[in-house]
Amino acid sequence: MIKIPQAGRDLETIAVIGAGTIGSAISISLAKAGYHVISTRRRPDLNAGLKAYGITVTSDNVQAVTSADMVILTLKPADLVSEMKKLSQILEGKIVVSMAAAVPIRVIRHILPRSFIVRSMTNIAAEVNAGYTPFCTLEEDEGKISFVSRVLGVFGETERVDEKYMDALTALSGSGPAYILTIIEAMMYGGLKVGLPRSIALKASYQTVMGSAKLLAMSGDHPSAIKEKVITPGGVTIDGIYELENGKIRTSIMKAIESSTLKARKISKDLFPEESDKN
Ligand SMILES: NC(=O)C1=CN([C@@H]2O[C@H](COP(=O)(O)OP(=O)(O)OC[C@H]3O[C@@H](n4cnc5c(N)ncnc54)[C@H](O)[C@@H]3O)[C@@H](O)[C@H]2O)C=CC1
Ligand SMILES: O=C(O)[C@@H]1CCC=N1
Repeated sequence: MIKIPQAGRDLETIAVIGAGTIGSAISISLAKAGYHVISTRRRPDLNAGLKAYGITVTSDNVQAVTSADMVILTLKPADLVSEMKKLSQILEGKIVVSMAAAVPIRVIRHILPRSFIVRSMTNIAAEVNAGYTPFCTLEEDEGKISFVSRVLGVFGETERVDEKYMDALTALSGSGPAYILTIIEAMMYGGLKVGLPRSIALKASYQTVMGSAKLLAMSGDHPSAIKEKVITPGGVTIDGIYELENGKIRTSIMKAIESSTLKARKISKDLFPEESDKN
């Protein structure tokens, strides 16, 4: 019987197994939201910073899982299977959320047949509650799904999707901050090139990206419709747009997301050839 905590979140314990980059980001976010967080990694001394948020940091996965209401796995795809095998008995009856790229639910379910399995993909903005965290599960249980949504909702927007979209979402929103930050960096360099002080160039760049995204989200308009409003006929913006089109920026970004999606599929195929044979 899987336990669904009914009490306040301060009584709920979340174990984050593999607190490297993303595991640390979500551990901090959960701790700030009032959850009791136990995070593990091979070398806890390398992540002592988490303790400042009241997070227990240990290398003992068994201890972390035993007391957890939900277990979030933020291990690399290749490490996930061996660790799940080791922990399979104590994961029985637990809600297990895998954040690993490219690992299908069927693989996890095969190893953990008596756990409630969720596959999810957050992004680094989860640390400041501004991520996008799609998840999928093959199980139907309103209570557990609502608990999962509540916890993943701490990371920002969340929604349930079909598993067939997960590799594409890994490439788009999981990897996405790396693409957007490359663009922000390029904007900042543009500012430096035309003589802006570094701090002003950086702030002007990220604030412009945040503002554009907020306007898009709040207006519900298509990006092109807002873009058209910025381009004053015969004005300044159109010359910049001309250069972007010349540099094939849209093709580059589309190709980046396509390549990243194909890489997720390749990782999956290399690690789990028997699964890809079934598709
Ligand atoms: N970096 C990101 O922005 C995102 C990463 N992910 C996924 O999260 C996973 C981890 O990615 P990163 O955080 O970037 O990698 P990472 O290498 O920074 O983190 C992995 C951590 O797992 C720890 N680890 C390895 N074996 C362990 C074990 N047996 N027990 C406890 N800890 C163990 C390592 O010490 C390391 O700290 C990957 O599957 C990736 O696809 C998902 C969303 C976003
Ligand atoms: O680069 C990666 O494989 C992971 C998945 C999404 C973000 N980082």
